[in-house]
Amino acid sequence: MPLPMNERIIVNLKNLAIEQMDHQVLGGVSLNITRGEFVYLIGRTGSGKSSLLKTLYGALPPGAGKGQVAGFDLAKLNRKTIPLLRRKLGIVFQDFNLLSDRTVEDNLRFVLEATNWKDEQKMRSRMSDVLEQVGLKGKEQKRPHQLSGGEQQRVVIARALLNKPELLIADEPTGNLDPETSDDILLLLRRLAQDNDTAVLLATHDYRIIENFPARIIRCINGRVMDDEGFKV
Ligand SMILES: Nc1ncnc2c1ncn2[C@@H]1O[C@H](COP(=O)(O)OP(=O)(O)OP(=O)(O)O)[C@@H](O)[C@H]1O
Repeated sequence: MPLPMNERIIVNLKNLAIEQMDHQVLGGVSLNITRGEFVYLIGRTGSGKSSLLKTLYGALPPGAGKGQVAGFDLAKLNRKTIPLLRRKLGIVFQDFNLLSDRTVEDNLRFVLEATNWKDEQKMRSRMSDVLEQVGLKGKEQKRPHQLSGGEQQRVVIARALLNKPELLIADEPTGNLDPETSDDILLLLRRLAQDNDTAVLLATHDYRIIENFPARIIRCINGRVMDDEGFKV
């Protein structure tokens, strides 16, 4: 049964300030993102994209205003609740951040063990599911250096999917990839958003992928966040 609309809202910011070391990077940010929605976050270097994303995953405390992500109040996050919030999120960066001395399977296992999975059977089945979703079945025993850049990014996406995130946050996920591989990754993320009802918030400088895969766009500009039509969100 579909969730009622208010339960589908995964990011809910009201007049929130985004700060770095007491310096305001973005002010008055009001933003709603719902489950299954695909949203681009754009803006020039230094405009505040990464700071906004970091605030959403609890790596940067917010300033004044209100903000909720996956039901967690950002102003009240603490050492105990941050890991609980992170379990509802998948995070994908430009540099793949894989453990280079471990196989694909062990990179995934590392996250499952860190998030308290215990049952070997269930772990195996979940790893197999996510590798299937990203098209990497058969690569379980490869190490990162034996994979292409696109394949490594797929492992990172598979890793981000392990705990069935409600929101996938991707900071320049195609930054190190050639155009064709970037398109493949975008296609994959678009499909995952649809199939898993996961919201995707993707920060990028890559206007080519936005043209190829149009979706809602929000923009950091002059200390504000604006929507597609140029209105403050
Ligand atoms: N760790 C930090 N400490 C203090 N100030 C920071 C820190 N990280 C970023 N800033 C400042 O916050 C502002 C926004 O930076 P941010 O990294 O969010 O921008 P961005 O839009 O993600 O840029 P890019 O596209 O280059 O990644 C910049 O003025 C930057 O200098």
